[in-house]
Amino acid sequence: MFGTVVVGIGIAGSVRLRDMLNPMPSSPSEHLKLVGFVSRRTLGSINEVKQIGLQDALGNKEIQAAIISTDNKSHEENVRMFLEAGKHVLVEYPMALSASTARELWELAEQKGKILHVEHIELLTEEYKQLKKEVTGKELVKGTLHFTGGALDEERSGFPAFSGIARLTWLIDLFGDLTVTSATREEQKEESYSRMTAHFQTANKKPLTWIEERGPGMRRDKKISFCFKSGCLENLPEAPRSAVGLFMQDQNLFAKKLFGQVSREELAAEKWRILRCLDLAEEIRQHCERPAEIHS
Ligand SMILES: NC(=O)C1=CN([C@@H]2O[C@H](COP(=O)(O)OP(=O)(O)OC[C@H]3O[C@@H](n4cnc5c(N)ncnc54)[C@H](O)[C@@H]3O)[C@@H](O)[C@H]2O)C=CC1
Ligand SMILES: C=CC1=C(C)/C(=C/c2[nH]c(/C=C3N=C(/C=C4\NC(=O)C(C)=C4C=C)C(C)=C\3CCC(=O)O)c(CCC(=O)O)c2C)NC1=O
Repeated sequence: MFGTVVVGIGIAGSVRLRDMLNPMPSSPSEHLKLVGFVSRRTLGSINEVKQIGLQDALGNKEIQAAIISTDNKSHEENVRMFLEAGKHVLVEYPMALSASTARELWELAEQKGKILHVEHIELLTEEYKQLKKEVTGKELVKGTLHFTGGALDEERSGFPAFSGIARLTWLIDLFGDLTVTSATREEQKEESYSRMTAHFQTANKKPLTWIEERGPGMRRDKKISFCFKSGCLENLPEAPRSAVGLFMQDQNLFAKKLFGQVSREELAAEKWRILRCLDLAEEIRQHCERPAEIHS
């Protein structure tokens, strides 16, 4: 059994609590035991699960693993504290708000001999699994991924290339390694509107564009236009929802890692993907923060 604590009880943290209380039968998640949760608010207990103080959680020998579901801004601090206390960690994406921090945390986990698992549920959706099947084996000519969503508080969520890391993860997982060719960002602070555009090249020098656009009332949506030698894909494939929730699938993966049931190769490939995406996010930020070039 791995005693587990959930930290941060918002949308994701509440689903984590629910899933921890109802593990999938005969899955490795059955061997995780919810000991309590940590919140900055005083919530008492939720479904008989008790709230515990952060320091108590860190010092509690019964707790071997922490699920960090706080705002992005607090990921770094929480991941570091729990790793240093000798606990395994599951953190929601993005694992950190800078590439250098992500590397440090990864080194810390290795030093401590603990699992550091980053949730990436965007790879677990049925529509994504179908998309991946449709893209595999095709030769890209050019492509665009355009995300829209409600306004985010950048103070709590970080720069859009980081808060939107799920979109970058799709592109890397679909098309392999990318290089950033340019990136810009338009912001209307009073309107809480932001639009970031990043241009990439694939290893075969094919152009890809990622647009991350957010504003009040904007619908959460992704539009794709991927053109291949064989034709264009203009819509995300439709796929029936899986019977197993996305966070539950992710929890099973974490539990598998705790039990050493994920191969070294898979772990290394995941680590590469996560750190590579954060490196690209960092580069995008640098491009966006660079003063506009003056052409004479
Ligand atoms: N909502 C979703 O469907 C998904 C969310 N995520 C990730 O999950 C994380 C949380 O997102 P949401 O639940 O949607 O946001 P949210 O705003 O609903 O929840 C965040 C919660 O964390 C709490 N919190 C912030 N700092 C804290 C700290 N230092 N200690 C304890 N609690 C703290 C806040 O008070 C809030 O209750 C984010 O990293 C997000 O990227 C990832 C995939 C899907
Ligand atoms: C309804 C309001 C609603 C909110 C506030 C919401 C928040 C929300 N959803 C996220 C991701 C995500 N959210 C979902 C899906 C959902 N998440 C849900 O809360 C629900 C109801 C679904 C629908 C099945 C998925 C699949 C991701 C992963 C990234 C992606 O594929 O977009 C994230 C992480 C950052 C990001 O990628 O934007 C946040 C903050 N999602 C919402 O849908």
